[in-house]
Amino acid sequence: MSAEEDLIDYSDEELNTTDAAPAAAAENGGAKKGDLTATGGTTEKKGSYVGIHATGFRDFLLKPELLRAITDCGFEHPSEVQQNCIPQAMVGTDILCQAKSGLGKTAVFVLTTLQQIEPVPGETSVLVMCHTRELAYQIKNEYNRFSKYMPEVKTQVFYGGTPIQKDAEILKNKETHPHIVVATPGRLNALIRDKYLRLGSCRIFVLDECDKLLEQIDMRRDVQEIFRATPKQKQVMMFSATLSQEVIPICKKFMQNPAEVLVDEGSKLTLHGLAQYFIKLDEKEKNRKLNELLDELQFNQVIIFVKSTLRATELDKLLRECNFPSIAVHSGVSQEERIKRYKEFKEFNKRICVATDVFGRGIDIERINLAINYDLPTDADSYLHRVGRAGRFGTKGVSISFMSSEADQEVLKEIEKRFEAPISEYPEGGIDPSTYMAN
Ligand SMILES: Nc1ncnc2c1ncn2[C@@H]1O[C@H](COP(=O)(O)OP(=O)(O)OP(=O)(O)O)[C@@H](O)[C@H]1O
Repeated sequence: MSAEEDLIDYSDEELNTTDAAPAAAAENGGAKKGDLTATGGTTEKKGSYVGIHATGFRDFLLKPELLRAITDCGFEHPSEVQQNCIPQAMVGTDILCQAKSGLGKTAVFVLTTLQQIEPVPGETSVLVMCHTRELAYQIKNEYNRFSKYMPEVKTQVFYGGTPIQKDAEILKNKETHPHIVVATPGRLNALIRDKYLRLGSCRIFVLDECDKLLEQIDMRRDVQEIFRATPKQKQVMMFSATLSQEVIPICKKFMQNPAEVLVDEGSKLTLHGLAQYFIKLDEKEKNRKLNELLDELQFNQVIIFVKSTLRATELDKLLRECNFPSIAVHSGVSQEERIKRYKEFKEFNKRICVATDVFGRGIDIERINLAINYDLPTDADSYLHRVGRAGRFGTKGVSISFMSSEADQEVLKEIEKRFEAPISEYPEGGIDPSTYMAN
C-alpha cells in the first residue's frame, strides 16, 4: 500500500460523486453573515482585532464555565492565532485561518463553538471534520476538556473502521444524541446518507486541516455532500498551517466574507524553537544511523516518519528487536488497535512511534521533542506538518531528515526555499542537548 493510500481514512465507505460545493456556495451567496454579525445584541465588526489588546482569556468575555476549564487546562495567555481569531469566531464570523503548527488552532474552534452552543436534545448544531481518525479522536478529547463545566453539552466522535451500527445506536437515542459531532468525512457522509444523522440544525461547520480535506478530490466530494446536508445559514471555519494559493479560493467557496488570518510568507511558518538537520546517507545505512541517533540523542519522545505501512511495520519490529520501546501507527492495523496505540504513546507508555503520514498532521503529543524523517516526504507542506509534531506550543525540539536520493535532495531544497528555514547538515559530533531539551 502506498503512503498516499495511508492517508485516506474513510476509504471503507462507499462514495457517491457530486460536484456540489460551488453550487451550494452560490446558493448561499446572498447573505452577508461574515461581514457584520450580531449575536446576543453585540455587533462585531469584521477585521477589528479586539484580540490585539487582549492580554488574557478573560478579555474575550467567554462564558465562566469555559474560563474555568481554560484555567484547569493551564492556559495562561492566548496565543497570537487565538487573539486574532477568537473575538471574531465567537460572534459567528466565518474564519479562514492559517497559523503555525502547534500554536493552538484547535482551541480557537473548540472554545468559540462551545461559547455559542445552545444545546437542544436530539439536535446536532456543531460539526467538525478532519482527515484522520486519531485526529478526530484527539479533537473530541479537547471538547471534553473544555466542556468539563458544561455537562449538558454532548460531543461524539465518528470515524470509519468501526461498526457503523454503534454510531447509529448513539444517534437514535435522544439521551445520547450529540450536540457536537467530530468526524472523518467518509463515515459522516455514510451516517447522513443512511439518515442516522440529520443536519437541519447545524449552525457551525468546521474543517480542521482544511487543505487536506479539500485538495484530495474524493475527500472533497464527501465534504461537499455533507455541506449540502446543512442549512444555508451557518458559520463556517477552516484551519490549517498550510494553505496554498490554489486551495484558498476553494475554501472560500464554502464561506461568506470570511475573516482571513493568512500567512503571506513561508518564513513566518518556521518554528523557531525547532532545530532542523539533514543527514546524507545511502538507503541501506538508514537503520544503523537511526540506531545511533536513538542511542545518542536525549529525546523525551520521538516520532519517526516512513513512507508506507509496510516500512512502518518492519522498522517498528526492528527497533523492538533492538530493545527500543517502539510502537507503530498506520492504516494497516485495526482501528481499535490504532487508537489504543495512539493512547499508549500519548500517555507516555511508549517513547518511540513509527508512523506513516496518518500522524503527519494535527497530532498533538507534548513530549515529542524529536521528529525523524526516515523517509523524506515528497512535498514541502507535508514536511512542515511532520516536523511540527516536535516543538509544540513554542517548546524546543529537533528534526532530522534522512536524504538518500536525488529526489530527496530536491525536496529539501524546495523546503528551504519555501520556508526560508536553514536545514543544516547534522554535525559529526552530534548536537548539544540544550538546543532541543527543555531547560
Ligand atoms: N493559550 C495556550 N496556552 C497554553 N497552551 C496552549 C494554548 N493554546 C493551545 N495550547 C496547547 O498547545 C498545543 C498545540 O495546540 P494545537 O494542537 O491546537 O495546535 P495547532 O495549531 O492545531 O497545530 P497543528 O497545525 O500542528 O495541528 C496543545 O497541546 C494545546 O493544548
